[in-house]
Amino acid sequence: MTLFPMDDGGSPRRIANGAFLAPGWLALDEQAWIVGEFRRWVAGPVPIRAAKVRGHEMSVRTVCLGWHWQPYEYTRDATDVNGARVLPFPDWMVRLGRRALRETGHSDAEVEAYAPDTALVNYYDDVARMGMHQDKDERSLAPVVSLSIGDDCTFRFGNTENRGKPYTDLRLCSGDLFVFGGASRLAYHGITRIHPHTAPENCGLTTGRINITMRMTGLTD
Ligand SMILES: O=C(O)CCC(=O)C(=O)O
Ligand SMILES: [Fe+2]
Repeated sequence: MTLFPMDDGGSPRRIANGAFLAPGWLALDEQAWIVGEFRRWVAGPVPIRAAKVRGHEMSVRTVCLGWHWQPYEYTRDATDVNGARVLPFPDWMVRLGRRALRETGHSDAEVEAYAPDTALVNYYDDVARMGMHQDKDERSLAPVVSLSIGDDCTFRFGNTENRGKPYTDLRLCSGDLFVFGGASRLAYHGITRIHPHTAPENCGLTTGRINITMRMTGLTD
């Protein structure tokens, strides 16, 4: 048993009911290893792309694992890109997701029941943003586990009613873990800006930001 699992990055902070931030949760070598995997994911069979929302390309580019997300549904095949099936959801990510829940104070039952089956992997360049939205295309209300690598961003974490106030602006840095479930699972959230040139050396990325959100779709084939 690890008595002090957060030794490297400090204790997780409770941001709202069901929402937790664990700074520096991923070690630098873990971050760099994940960036290496990211380079493989973007190589296909489904290339990274900017999803189109009502005819407009998002500024963020996304590649998916397990299930492919397109506004506003999950499919196995990337029918809005090239029709290919997305890469499988890796086992190591299931384990990482469970570790994330365990280390943010979730119960053994919640940890054991957590079986993420999709990841949206976003790449933000210096000027990319993400507007306030809810993650609500999943049928399961299991927590979303979010990992950040590369440049810092300002993450706006809001309320479950609307895109406006009250919200909390947080700086997410390379290696940070953010988990939102329970009463916060359907909170609006977004990325208001990227802070260029803030990525730590040796995190694997020299420019931009990667964010991985793993989720449980609640879908079966
Ligand atoms: O980049 C982030 O930290 C958030 C990404 C996000 O909200 C999403 O992919 O739905
Ligand atoms: Fe989201």
